[in-house]
Amino acid sequence: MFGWALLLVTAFAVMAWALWNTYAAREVRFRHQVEAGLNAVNQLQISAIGAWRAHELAEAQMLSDDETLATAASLWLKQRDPTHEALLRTRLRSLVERLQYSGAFLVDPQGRRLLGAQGPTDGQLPAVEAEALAQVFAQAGPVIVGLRRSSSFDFAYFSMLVPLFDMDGQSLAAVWLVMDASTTLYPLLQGWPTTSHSAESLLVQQDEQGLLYASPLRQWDDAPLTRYMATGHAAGALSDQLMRGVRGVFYAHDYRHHGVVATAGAVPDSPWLVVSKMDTAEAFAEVQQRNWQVLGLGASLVLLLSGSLALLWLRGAWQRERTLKRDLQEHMLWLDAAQKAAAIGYYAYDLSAKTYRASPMACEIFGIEPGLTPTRDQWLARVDPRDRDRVWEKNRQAILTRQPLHMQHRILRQGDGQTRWIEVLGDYTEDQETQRQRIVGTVQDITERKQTEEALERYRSALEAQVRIDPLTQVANRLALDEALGQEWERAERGRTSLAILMIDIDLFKAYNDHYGHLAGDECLRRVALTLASATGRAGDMVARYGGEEFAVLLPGATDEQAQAVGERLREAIRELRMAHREGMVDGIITISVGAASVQPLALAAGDDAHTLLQRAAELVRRADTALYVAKQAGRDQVCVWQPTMMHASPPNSRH
Ligand SMILES: Nc1nc2c(ncn2[C@@H]2O[C@H](COP(=O)(O)OP(=O)(O)OP(=O)(O)O)[C@@H](O)[C@H]2O)c(=O)[nH]1
Repeated sequence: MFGWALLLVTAFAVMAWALWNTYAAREVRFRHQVEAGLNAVNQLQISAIGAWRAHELAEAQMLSDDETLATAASLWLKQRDPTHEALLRTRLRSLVERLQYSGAFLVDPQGRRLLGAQGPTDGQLPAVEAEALAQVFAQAGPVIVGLRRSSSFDFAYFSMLVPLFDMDGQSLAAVWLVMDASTTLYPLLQGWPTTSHSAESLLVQQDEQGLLYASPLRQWDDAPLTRYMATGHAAGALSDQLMRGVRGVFYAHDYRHHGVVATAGAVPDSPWLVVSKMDTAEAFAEVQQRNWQVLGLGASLVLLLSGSLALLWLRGAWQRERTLKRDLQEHMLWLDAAQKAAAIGYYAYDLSAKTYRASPMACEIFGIEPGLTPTRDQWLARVDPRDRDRVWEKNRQAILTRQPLHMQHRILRQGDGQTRWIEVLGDYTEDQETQRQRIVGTVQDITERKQTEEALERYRSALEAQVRIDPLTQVANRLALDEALGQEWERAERGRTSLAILMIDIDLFKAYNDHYGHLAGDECLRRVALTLASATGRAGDMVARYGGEEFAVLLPGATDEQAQAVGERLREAIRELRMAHREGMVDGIITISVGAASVQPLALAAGDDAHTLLQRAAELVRRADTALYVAKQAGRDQVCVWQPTMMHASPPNSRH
């Protein structure tokens, strides 16, 4: 995408550069056209004014050379007669009427006004004209004075002084001709070959006081007038530039503070400048318009460029988004598949809304419709009533302590009503921005795992039991007896009760085996064991096969007397079986001999600290075994209770 963007930017840059160059060249050309046009108008007006001046001066010179006029003036000045006065007045009137002067007067060389078209007059020439009078006689030719305004006339004017000489060439008098500028000079400035609204020409005259506008100004109401230009106002002001001697084409601000393009040129043999000007806004309106067009085009180019770049970026972003979406969909599929395979769903519990959001797998585990947001109560309603209080308490604790949640419980699956085991894990989270508090975690159906665990537990218990049961007789074996003896000994110590044990041996069993065979011997052992177990009966009593044809019966809480009584009962029970034993000593039936011993474990322990518990328990068995030995010695089929006197009567192969 970066390559495309670079290509686009380069293409647009080249286009913009070409466009700008074309536009700049056209602008320069147009500027030259405007300036050349303005210059041409200025030159035309200057030459028109120059021609007009020359014409006026030539007319005046002819008047100066008019001998008839000079003679009449000479005679009237000497005689002051009416004839010559009438002649002179007619001539002055004809000057006013024919040559359209506003006034014509005869003045003497000292500047006194002597005669007008209406008759004799008096008064002095205005100061400026009086000053110019000396020059007029000195150069013996007419002079144009001013363009100005004075109290003498109510219009802007300029005047011509025309010298008259007598026959001897002596200064005789002068004719003062006054011309209204608005009817003579100004029309020459007003002819413009364009329809421009802002184009105008000014006659400007420089004197000691500064620059004087000497032409009507469009924007000012009191035109025609003469007015000194304000100078020094602003850099680039038109008057400042003229004062500094700028001529030709230049750009400035005029008296209205408008930007203007101007050209200034001097009228030959005069103090006058002609300034032609035009508002730049109007002159370059077309260029300005083109400026806007170029700007608009530039802006369009920029917009197009940014639009293209944005499109490129959007395309990239769209592609990235599409890839992300595809990846996300794939990951969701994988996640769903993983959830299904592991039977794990996830959930989020919103603490403030008290609602659950669950993944499809979590919904499936609970048997609820996907997409629903069950409330806490609806969620709890799915929990097996047996576990509901525990689940509620665990949840409450997790929220209170913000500790991770971990529990296993049963649910009643909606739909099929099955009881399922689930494992719930959860962590407390709080969104930093929204302050939203949630418990987010997983829920897994562990029913099968639980069933397997339970089966294993049963199997383990069975095995455990198996290890402690004698396989032939199905009563407890020696291991189970030893464990029970240890436990009961402790209990007796704690409860300060007594404990008794019976050691039982089948009489002359070897002979039985020899006579009836080993298998019959096994059957005999089974029947004896079953009978002993049935006859003991009291909870806590334990019948165990001690080894070979010997059995032991543990009697918790029994004293010597009680042990003897139980022993007797057992002996009777075996006799009542009436199992034939041809080689038996008594009645030809199976009988047993019983040795009994009981003890108060505390009493036994006192003064015997050196012995361990097991050693002390073994002592009890040993005593019972001794009593059994005594019973055998005494003729068998009897019960003997251990007495201290038996201390030295130990059986030949003591097993303890
Ligand atoms: N059939 C069978 N016989 C066993 C089993 N265990 C031990 N015996 C036998 O039991 C007999 C025990 O004999 P002895 O200990 O000599 O004593 P007795 O013959 O019973 O004579 P007294 O004990 O003195 O009355 C032996 O012959 C053993 O082989 C068993 O599991 N099955």
